[in-house]
Amino acid sequence: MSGNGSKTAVVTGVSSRFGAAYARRLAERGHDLILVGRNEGRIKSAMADVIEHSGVDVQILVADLGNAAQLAKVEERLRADESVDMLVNAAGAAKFAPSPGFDPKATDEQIALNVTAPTRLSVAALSGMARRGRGTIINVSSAMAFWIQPVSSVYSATKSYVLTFTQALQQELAGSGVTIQAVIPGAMSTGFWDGSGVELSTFPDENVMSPEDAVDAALAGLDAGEAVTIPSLVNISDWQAFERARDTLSPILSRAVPADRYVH
Ligand SMILES: NC(=O)C1=CN([C@@H]2O[C@H](COP(=O)(O)OP(=O)(O)OC[C@H]3O[C@@H](n4cnc5c(N)ncnc54)[C@H](OP(=O)(O)O)[C@@H]3O)[C@@H](O)[C@H]2O)C=CC1
Ligand SMILES: CC(=O)[C@H](N)C(=O)O
Repeated sequence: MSGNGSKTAVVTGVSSRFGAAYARRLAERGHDLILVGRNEGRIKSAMADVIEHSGVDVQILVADLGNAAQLAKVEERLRADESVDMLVNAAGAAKFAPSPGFDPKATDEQIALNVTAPTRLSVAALSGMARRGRGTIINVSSAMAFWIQPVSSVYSATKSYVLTFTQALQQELAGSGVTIQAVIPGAMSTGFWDGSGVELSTFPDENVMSPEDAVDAALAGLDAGEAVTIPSLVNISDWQAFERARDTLSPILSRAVPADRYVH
């Protein structure tokens, strides 16, 4: 915890191939690791190669990010540990269902994990990073922030939140030395789909990326200085057109009088 030149990445969701691929790549880049998850055994199993052979320092912080007290424990570590120079908010989950079938507890859990946790962890990490004038936060959104489906209301909304929150932080921290990236993966072959209410097999193979490829693309985007990286998107001009459309719309959404079509 000395901050004496060491660099440490805190990564959530590492018991999945996606979060594990992030942690593995960051270890290869020389980061010590703090791996966050609910189950130490699952983390050790997913990260055995890194723990045993990478040579970097690996610590495991057991926490259910949907539990307020346990989330606070991770926040406290992020605030206290001066060596933390990267946070990857990869943990996330979906329950796909039409809204009348929502289980209130499962809905709350999804919002807590996908929205509250990355928000609180980002803010906790940012205070020290901004003071030190360096650091990186990676927040994982989803193609389903855009590909809104009848069964995806809560999940799509949580992932829209992640993107909007991240883009607002990018504005706030511009020029601070802190890098903040949003990553927007499409469908990936992970355990995400098990019990989600949608089968991965419903997607054609050509629409499903390996989590390792998605992470490598996301890190290439980070290295290239992208604020938003969409591993599957062939033409970056399509994203730029979307952003331009929003920039056009934003300044015309607030006026003293209603638009003519609403005035009779
Ligand atoms: N897979 C896909 O097709 C896509 C996924 N995404 C997003 O990518 C990210 C990674 O998803 P993916 O790895 O595929 O999903 P998985 O379901 O495979 O893994 C989810 C990870 O989150 C962890 N997790 C779940 N609940 C909690 C909790 N309450 N507290 C702490 N950790 C928890 C799990 O750990 P454990 O259960 O061991 O505690 C696991 O490591 C998510 O944010 C997801 O929304 C975006 C686009 C597509
Ligand atoms: C189809 C997808 O992109 C995936 N469900 C996700 O966004 O989480």
